[in-house]
Amino acid sequence: MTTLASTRPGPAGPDPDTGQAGTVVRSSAFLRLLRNPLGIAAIAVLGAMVVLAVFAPVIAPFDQNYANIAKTLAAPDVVNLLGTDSAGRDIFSRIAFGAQLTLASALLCAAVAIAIGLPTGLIAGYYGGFFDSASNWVVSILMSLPGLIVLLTIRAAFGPSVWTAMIAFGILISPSYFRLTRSAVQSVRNELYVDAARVAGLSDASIIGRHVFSVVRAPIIIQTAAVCGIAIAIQSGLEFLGLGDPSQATWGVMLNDGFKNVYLAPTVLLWPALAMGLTIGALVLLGNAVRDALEDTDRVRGRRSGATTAATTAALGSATSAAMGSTSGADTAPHHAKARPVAKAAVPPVEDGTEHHLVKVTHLGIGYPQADGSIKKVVDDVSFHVDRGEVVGIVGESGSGKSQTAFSILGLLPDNARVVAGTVQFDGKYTVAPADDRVDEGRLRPLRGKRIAYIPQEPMSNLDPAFTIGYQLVTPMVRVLGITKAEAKARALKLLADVGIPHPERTFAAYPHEVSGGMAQRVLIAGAMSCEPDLIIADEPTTALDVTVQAEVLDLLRDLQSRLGMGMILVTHNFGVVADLCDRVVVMQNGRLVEEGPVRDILRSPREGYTQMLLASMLEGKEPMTTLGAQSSQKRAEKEAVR
Ligand SMILES: Nc1ncnc2c1ncn2[C@@H]1O[C@H](COP(=O)(O)OP(=O)(O)OP(=O)(O)O)[C@@H](O)[C@H]1O
Repeated sequence: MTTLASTRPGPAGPDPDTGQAGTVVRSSAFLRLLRNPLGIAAIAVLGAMVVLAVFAPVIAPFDQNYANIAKTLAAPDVVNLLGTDSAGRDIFSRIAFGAQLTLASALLCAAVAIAIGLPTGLIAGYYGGFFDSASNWVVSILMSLPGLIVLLTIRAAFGPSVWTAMIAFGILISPSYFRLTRSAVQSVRNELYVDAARVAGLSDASIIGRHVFSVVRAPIIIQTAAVCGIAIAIQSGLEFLGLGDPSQATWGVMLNDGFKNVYLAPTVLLWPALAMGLTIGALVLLGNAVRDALEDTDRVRGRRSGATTAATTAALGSATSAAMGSTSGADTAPHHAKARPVAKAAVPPVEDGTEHHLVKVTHLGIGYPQADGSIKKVVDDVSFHVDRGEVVGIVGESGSGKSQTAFSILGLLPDNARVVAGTVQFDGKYTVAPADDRVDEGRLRPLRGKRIAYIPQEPMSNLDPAFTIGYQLVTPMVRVLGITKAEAKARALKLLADVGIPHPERTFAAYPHEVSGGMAQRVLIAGAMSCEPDLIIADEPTTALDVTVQAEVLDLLRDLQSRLGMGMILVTHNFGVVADLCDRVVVMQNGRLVEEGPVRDILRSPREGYTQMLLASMLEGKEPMTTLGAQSSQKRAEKEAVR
């Protein structure tokens, strides 16, 4: 069951800590379920059935197969509370023992279906590619099989075992879990917070386990309630047709006996039908109540609700349709050196004689294959470098290839992107080697979140709405830096204070929707700083923020960068930000490098017409750039003083 924090009234007015106005009331999904009368009724019925099944040997007055031939089809009395069947067996005892077998076999069916459908759906949805195509083929074949005929064939081949039948039915119904999981995963796999988790250094398994699995968890619970009900109905249907094992007391076998004697003793049919009807009805109601409880919760959670709610709503439907259809930082962070020896060994060295920079991009070309077989270049022959303690701005209009260049350093290019030329080196080692046609994820993974950090453009989209801010700061630190949770929490609180958050404890416990955009960006900056990286890549870090907050965030970045002596790549379309923060600037247009040099030189005397145009558009109606030059000198003097 998905549970959130207990009921917690939020601030009534604007929160001085979070900057967020309004009232936030959060209550647990489980409490919501308990407030729903139908939910309580369903839980009560199912609880009674489970108690009956578990304690059958104690509760039942007779053995399930004890027959009193002298008392067949007897009416209820004090000895046989629900009467006897055609063989003189006690109906109440058989209902109780039947509950054991019926419920356990339904759970077996759901377990088999989950064991097959959930992991395959997660992998197919997250990775796509060949596995996705192949598993879709298998699923289509499974769904096209006539379920009842398959079950009859299995019964003929393996005998009337209810277990075999339910394992087979579990396999037949597993496509419903596969499809549900796959579509839910596809809806979140391109979310920015999944990219952010990747950049923070989390492995694919951790990302799937935390950010992706949390989306499918609720629909899977709902689907399982529906599948159990369907399994009971199918199993009882087979037994009702006389295809069950008559030596085992199940509700289906009892239905069969009751039907044969319906005119002589109608109650013999009534009791197992009632037990079955109540159980299936309770499972359906429980599924609906869980969905309602989670939809309320999702409304509080915000953006994530789309994926979860859609998947949640799809859960019952897909289960039913499946059944119907067929059945280094050694210099700057010495205390991390121990935690990241692998990072250094994983990247191949560059050739001798190569000039050493923190980042060196050489004649880089990035392209995307087109339908006609050609490759469209979006980055073409771009070369620049970044040294420690230096801020390099990449500036250009929208679509000029700034982000693609930054992503090729981070290893965040889409799957279909191709490196068509050039290399990238990080701290003297290739991350894109001369022969590579893709950015090698394996070489970047040990560096991201340890030596290379990323500050994204849209702070809110880069935080997972399902987890608290504290959790999202602590988890990568525990995983990537190998420190304990307590150490990570202490460090997270200090980082939150360092980035200017007034009440770190409150923000640590808050969910992303409870903080303002400016606060969220500070949280992401804190996360990026947590590993004291050698290189920070900030992709338009202030674009999504309002003007006053932009200035604060830029101040913060400038302060942290000069204090920690990191290299920084700042992607921006704003020359004002470049003038304010950068030492050198790379100007890009249509994927090509137009001009590169010290900020002061480029601002004072831009050589290229495109740079002049960009500057002119920025300075329209404003003070001339002499102020910028002075500002830049002052910044440089401050930096020198710090060093
Ligand atoms: N997945 C993709 N497939 C094909 N082309 C792409 C893909 N991603 C980006 N591009 C193209 O690459 C070019 C450069 O995009 P990029 O995102 O680097 O621009 P940008 O300068 O960062 O712009 P913005 O400031 O708007 O983010 C654009 O023409 C874009 O259409």
